[in-house]
Amino acid sequence: MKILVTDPIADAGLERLREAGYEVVTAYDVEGAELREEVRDAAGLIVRSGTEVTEDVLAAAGELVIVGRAGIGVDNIDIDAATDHGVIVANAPEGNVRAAAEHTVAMAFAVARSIPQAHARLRTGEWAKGEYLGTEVNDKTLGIVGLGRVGQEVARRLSALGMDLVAYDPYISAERADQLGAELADLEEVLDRADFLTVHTPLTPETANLIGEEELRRLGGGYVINCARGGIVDEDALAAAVEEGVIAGAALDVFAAEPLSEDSPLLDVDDVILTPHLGASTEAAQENVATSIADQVIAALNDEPVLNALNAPSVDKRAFPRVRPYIELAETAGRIAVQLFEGRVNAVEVEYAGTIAEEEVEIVTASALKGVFRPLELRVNTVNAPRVAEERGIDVTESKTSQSDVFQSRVSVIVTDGEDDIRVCGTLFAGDDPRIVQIDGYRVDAIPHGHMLVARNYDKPGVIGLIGTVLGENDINIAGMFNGRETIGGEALTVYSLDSEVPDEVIDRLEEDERIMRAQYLALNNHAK
Ligand SMILES: NC(=O)c1ccc[n+]([C@@H]2O[C@H](COP(=O)([O-])OP(=O)(O)OC[C@H]3O[C@@H](n4cnc5c(N)ncnc54)[C@H](O)[C@@H]3O)[C@@H](O)[C@H]2O)c1
Ligand SMILES: O=C(O)[C@H](O)COP(=O)(O)O
Repeated sequence: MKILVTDPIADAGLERLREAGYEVVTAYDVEGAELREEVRDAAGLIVRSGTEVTEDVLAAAGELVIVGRAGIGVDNIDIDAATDHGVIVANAPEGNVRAAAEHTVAMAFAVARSIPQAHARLRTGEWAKGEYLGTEVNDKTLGIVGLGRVGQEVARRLSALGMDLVAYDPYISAERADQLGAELADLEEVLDRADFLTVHTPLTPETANLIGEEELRRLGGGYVINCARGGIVDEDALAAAVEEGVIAGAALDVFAAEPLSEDSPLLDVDDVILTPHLGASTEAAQENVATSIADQVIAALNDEPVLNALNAPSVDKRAFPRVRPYIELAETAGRIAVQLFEGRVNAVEVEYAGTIAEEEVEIVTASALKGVFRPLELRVNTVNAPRVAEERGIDVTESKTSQSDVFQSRVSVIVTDGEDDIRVCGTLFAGDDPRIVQIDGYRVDAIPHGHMLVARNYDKPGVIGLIGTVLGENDINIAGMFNGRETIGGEALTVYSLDSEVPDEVIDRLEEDERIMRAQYLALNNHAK
């Protein structure tokens, strides 16, 4: 069987594959038609960040079982398309974490002490001693955006060097942050307080341009470091902010388009220092990720569990037909719950009542977690769900009771921060017609896909008419509506199933009415937004 390797990985990984009896074909820098031709008969494809694994590539790969990413970031791999083609995607999320953290620390020092600039001057014969007055990290505040594996390692290192830590990460528990000596805060507060800002999130629709012109102004005077992914920090805005002295300097290892174009404005600004995506480039890291991914490719081809599979649910084939309809329902319930919840999630409970409680529901729980973790790049499945939650300090419980209320079966997803919670319940009408039947204690009846508007309002005459009119004026068709209320005239929760998304201006318009406390648009599945 052929394993195609399209980005350089350490020999130790290639050797492991050969020893296991595979034909290893290295074809670095191939793309387009050439890549599609090479991958046609490959059972495994191993990449780093240099290869775009697109729908086209996956469609051409008739024999492909697994795409292995020798590293962390999978933004160059179309995971949805891989899932559609039944191809496992796995990464090596641990092997280069320390290398990335060390590079981040190096970049912090380099930019704060102008090391590359001073070195360059010295090489041209200039002794520019009087021109560089640096900044110490000691006693400064480090703002960390994304307190995952790399963020946590950076936190440990820079805390040991005398920095105070403040972090923004909606998916990490306060306890875990406490253990690191980091205070959790919202992004605005992190920007207000940080002297150095370092980002360690994946690149997702939510994090793209997370740090733009406004955020840089808010940071004011500090340094920005990005050793995570290009595109999280707006490059044009960053170059302008450093040029204009809005911030003191920036250090980047990753870029929106790689290799970095010679025309990039970043190259023209003195206090911006750049490295060509070297965060993972240490001998130890490369050996770690190469052997880890080789082991996983071998496991997949032997039909064994793949440790860091990002899209591979494992199921009992015989029970699967009975469980299957609950999978998407639970994901949607999780997705609704997390979008409506305003706190920081530190526990998720998935509760099964009635006949579904008799089934093996691991995949349904994993699916609920997938919904809750939806904003993360990482796909959660039965293989990785407990670990993802554990790493974030989030407790996951699964409870079962044979008793169900009016429904034969009910699946509830509850997200909580220990004080407040949101519970979203779903059921199947007539055995296979999924519905959301309860949100935050209110009885509702909503289709669990497409577009949803949830309004919290007072049960006063005219409110429903107003919402209908505003949606109508904006050409948003209502497919269904349910008004759940506590008491006549009291608080109510109104749920609209819609045919299209609701722009922010429409939400603002609804919230202008004093009878509407909150209106939220929720995109419920991939096809919805
Ligand atoms: N420069 C390099 O060579 C290099 C090396 C290793 C990793 N990386 C990159 O570093 C990044 C972090 O890697 P990791 O292993 O720590 O990933 P991780 O998944 O362990 O951590 C990412 C963290 O970001 C948080 N997050 C997600 N969306 C967020 C949002 N909108 N706002 C705030 N926080 C959010 C998550 O909750 C998580 O805690 C990735 O982009 C990875 O590709 C780069
Ligand atoms: O996400 C990663 O693992 C790093 O960005 C390293 O990418 P690379 O393997 O292309 O160097």
